[in-house]
Amino acid sequence: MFTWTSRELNAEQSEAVLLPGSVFLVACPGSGKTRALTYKIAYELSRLESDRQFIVAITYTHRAADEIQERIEDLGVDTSRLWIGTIHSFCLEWIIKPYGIYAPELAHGYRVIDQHEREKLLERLCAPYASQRVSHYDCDYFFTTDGYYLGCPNAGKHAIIHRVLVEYFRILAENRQIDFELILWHASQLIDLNPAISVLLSKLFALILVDEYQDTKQIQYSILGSILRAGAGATRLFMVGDPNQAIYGSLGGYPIEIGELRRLTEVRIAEQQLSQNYRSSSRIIDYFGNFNVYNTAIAAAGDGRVYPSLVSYDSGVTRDDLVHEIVRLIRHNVETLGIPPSEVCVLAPQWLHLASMTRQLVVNMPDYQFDGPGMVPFARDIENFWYKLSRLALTEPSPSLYVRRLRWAGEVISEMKDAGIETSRLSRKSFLRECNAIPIDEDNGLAYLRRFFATLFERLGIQISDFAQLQEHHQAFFESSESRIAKLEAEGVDAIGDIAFFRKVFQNRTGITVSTIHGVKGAEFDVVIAYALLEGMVPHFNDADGDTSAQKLLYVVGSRARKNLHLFSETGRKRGRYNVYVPTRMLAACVFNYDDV
Ligand SMILES: Nc1ncnc2c1ncn2[C@@H]1O[C@H](COP(=O)(O)OP(=O)(O)OP(=O)(O)O)[C@@H](O)[C@H]1O
Repeated sequence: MFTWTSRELNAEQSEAVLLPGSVFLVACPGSGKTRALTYKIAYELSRLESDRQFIVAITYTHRAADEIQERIEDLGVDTSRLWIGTIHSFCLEWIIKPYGIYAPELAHGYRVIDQHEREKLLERLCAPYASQRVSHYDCDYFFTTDGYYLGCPNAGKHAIIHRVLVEYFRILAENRQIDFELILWHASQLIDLNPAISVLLSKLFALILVDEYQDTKQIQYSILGSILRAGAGATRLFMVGDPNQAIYGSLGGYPIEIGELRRLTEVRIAEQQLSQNYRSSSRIIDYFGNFNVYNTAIAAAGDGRVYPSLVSYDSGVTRDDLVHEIVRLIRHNVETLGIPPSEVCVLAPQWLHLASMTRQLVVNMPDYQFDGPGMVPFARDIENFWYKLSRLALTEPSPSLYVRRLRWAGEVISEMKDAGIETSRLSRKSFLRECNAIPIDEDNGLAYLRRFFATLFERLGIQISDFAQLQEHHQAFFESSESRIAKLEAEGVDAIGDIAFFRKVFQNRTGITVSTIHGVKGAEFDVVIAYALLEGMVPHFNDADGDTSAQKLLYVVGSRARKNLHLFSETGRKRGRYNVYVPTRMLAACVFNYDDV
């Protein structure tokens, strides 16, 4: 049986892991919820009695799934009975692929389109409404079990947006395509109309774990609820998250309350807390505690709790001077305080500001490297076959990546099989060997990938054009990547098409991270510098409950920092023709003894 010491898990974490029934775990930032989740999976895998049952873990991102799976493997636990991935992958793998034949819209095949293709189509459909100022940005929507809802708070635009979406859904159906929201909708419909699916799944799943529950949507809770209800206690739930960090409200995410969860699942659920923060100094914790909406318990427990943190806030700097201030702070932290550049993170609420800031930082600090995790130059639709293969094309063989690449090779082979290719003579290892043996001298990222794919298939003796699905994915992958690069170039990001940029996507961070606030979910840095903390951006003008939403964003920003935190509400950013943005109200109202740096 899998065990651990008190050095690995504290008493709160151990208790939550050992509880035999279902658990709802509310965890403060930096309290090791990922660690608790990882150990829970390892513990339950080691106790699994039937070899026909699975442990299912739902994570917010694919990267989180990879990391957790690897940590469990490092703990020496067999993961063959573990399924781990995002809710969308879960719905595809366990509901849509096996039961899609029962949905007329899916029965004849379908292709999942990525965010970028969705945006492109909506952009086209919105074009006739430019004079009414409706753009694809207004067209965010999400499904609940009742149908779709619009994200746009401006009711005056709703009639047009509905018209655009009707056309959007029609075009998708005609082309047998589904987007990410439709994955959830179809899965939910299939489960609703065919109760046997939930019964079957509940027999297969001993335990369902959910990470970051605070950003889960009603339709997702409902899908999981159906399976748990069908299991009548035989399938257990382990749900972890932090309601204070719920920052996807405009897309329908919300932190469910324990009472609602119990009603929905009809199972007994124990409520537990993690309150020891191992990440930040006491001063940082005191600071972000000002934005604690749910009054959750939080105590400094890490070795760095006594660190003499700097917490600064500048609402006087002008927009033009901002970059110099940020450069000064980066240099102070790195060159005076000795913090490694890879431990510095620069945050802003929107990509729009980050592209130009990154450019300016690169010019002002040629001696530093910058990593923009959001600047992915190729289509990252995880359901696209060629994306899956690009992960092998863009990573080098190395001992540290071996397990991960072997898993990726397995996924690619299984997709090839699904597409109708004879794969019996291919093993994961032989496939990796084929990939590793391809020499290509090419600087342009997309040209590199095209040649890599063509060479590999030639070596395998497979004609891509013989397989309609692969062909369609191939076209979608390259079209989408080309327009993504064109868009980033138009925003002024240089060299985005170079192979080096492509490879960076899969490398560990080495330079200073530049990211949106939403993009650093779950991450931690010694130093966090955030700007554009302005009403209308933080909170976003689309956010329904503005002040609460701002508090949660500020809570996320503050709680990423271990040591130092620097905040800016710069002046002089134009809002419309006559106005300027003003500081985020909740930040301006916060009384704190800030440091002069
Ligand atoms: N029992 C423990 N003892 C010492 N350090 C721990 C313990 N549990 C977790 N940590 C450390 O605390 C840090 C935060 O952990 P983790 O990233 O899992 O937190 P989290 O709860 O997911 O945070 P957030 O919700 O803010 O993203 C990590 O560096 C982790 O190694």
